[in-house]
Amino acid sequence: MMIDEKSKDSDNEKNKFGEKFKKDEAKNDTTKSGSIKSSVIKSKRALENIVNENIGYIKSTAPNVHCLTNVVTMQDVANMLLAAGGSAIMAQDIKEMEEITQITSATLLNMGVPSDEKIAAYIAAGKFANKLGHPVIFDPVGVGASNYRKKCAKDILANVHPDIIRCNQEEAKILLEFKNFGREAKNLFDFEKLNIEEADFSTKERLKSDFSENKIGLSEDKENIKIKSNGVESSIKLSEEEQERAAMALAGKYNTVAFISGNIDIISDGENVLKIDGGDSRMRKVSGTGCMLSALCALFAAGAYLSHVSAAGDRSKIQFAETADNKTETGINGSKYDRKHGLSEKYFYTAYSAGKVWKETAKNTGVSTDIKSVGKGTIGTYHSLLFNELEGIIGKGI
Ligand SMILES: Nc1ncnc2c1ncn2[C@@H]1O[C@H](COP(=O)(O)OP(=O)(O)OP(=O)(O)O)[C@@H](O)[C@H]1O
Ligand SMILES: Cc1ncsc1CCO
Repeated sequence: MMIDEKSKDSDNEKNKFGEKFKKDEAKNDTTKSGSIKSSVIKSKRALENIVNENIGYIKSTAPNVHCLTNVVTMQDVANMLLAAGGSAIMAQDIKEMEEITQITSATLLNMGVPSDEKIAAYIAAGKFANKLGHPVIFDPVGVGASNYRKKCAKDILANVHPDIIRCNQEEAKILLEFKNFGREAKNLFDFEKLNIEEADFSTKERLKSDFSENKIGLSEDKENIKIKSNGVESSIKLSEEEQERAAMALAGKYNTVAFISGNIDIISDGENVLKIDGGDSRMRKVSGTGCMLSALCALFAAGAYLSHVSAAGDRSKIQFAETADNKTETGINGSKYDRKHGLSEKYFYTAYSAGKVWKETAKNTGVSTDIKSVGKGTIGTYHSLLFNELEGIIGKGI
């Protein structure tokens, strides 16, 4: 069940998400903030329509996702993408990065089992995907587990702009602690523009004071604070409020969409926040549910990207190519990342859609595995049935 869902439509033309969504928004949204350009989505139905619209994009485009990922969960990721109506190609040698990126529509950089050669390939693929305008999804698996992983993540973030960072709570904390990365802290928030209801705990005032007191975790000296990493699973459990702040800060810092998973998933583009609760806690007992979620984020982003390109025609592709150098040059440390095609706004909703579909999949799998007799022995069945449920949800929508 959705517990708190907001969005800001900052520019009527640029930020719209299709006629259907606009109509639903108008029908259901009775709450307007002070600014004419801002609106708050309260309606569960409007968000369901967005998810179903995105599912439709996957069905009509059947995207192929370039997955640079780990050997532990590769097969699950490939099967999950097939069940969801897309497909995967997995590669890891730098020699084929450009060709494979060219024939696919999204690039997933999952850092689960890193090596120097692989990270070099990740950077080559990510840079080329940025250049083509394909969405790039970064999953910094286990980044807190070793200094080597931190270096790998920094190398990737210094060279590649991820459109979505999907991570668990510990991983988010580590990325927030990187020094001299992302935008300058002072550019993180334009508090006056935040579109947040007073009734919500995320008031502008509170964020302002947290920010000035540096509770958000971006002060320069914080990189030395050590948390005892749990490896690929999160060792920390943030409060909902902390998780929300971390998502906003992470998105702001890396000029991206941040998706921080947990018993509640929180997605932010730095200004707006969407949350998804529910699912099933057994997701934690299946290795790779986070890897699969990141791949699903890539699939949904690819569907929206392909629909955008086909709607805009070849001219749009040319525009992507023309702006590509600008994108790559400014990279993640620049604040000039080109958002003018409106795709970054779409990726906020595609990330939400992926998370929502995955939570629904988890919940339905729980129901179909006879919850009353669930003991430790049933986890294998739960794992294998995830794909059935996902296929069903993609088939009929949510
Ligand atoms: N306690 C929970 N209750 C319900 N769902 C959960 C819970 N914890 C995690 N999830 C779900 O499990 C999935 C993976 O999230 P998690 O935070 O465990 O990612 P991760 O650590 O990157 O996973 P992995 O390393 O196993 O691939 C998400 O869909 C998330 O919503
Ligand atoms: C267990 C494990 N180790 C590296 S990647 C991975 C899969 C879950 O992220």
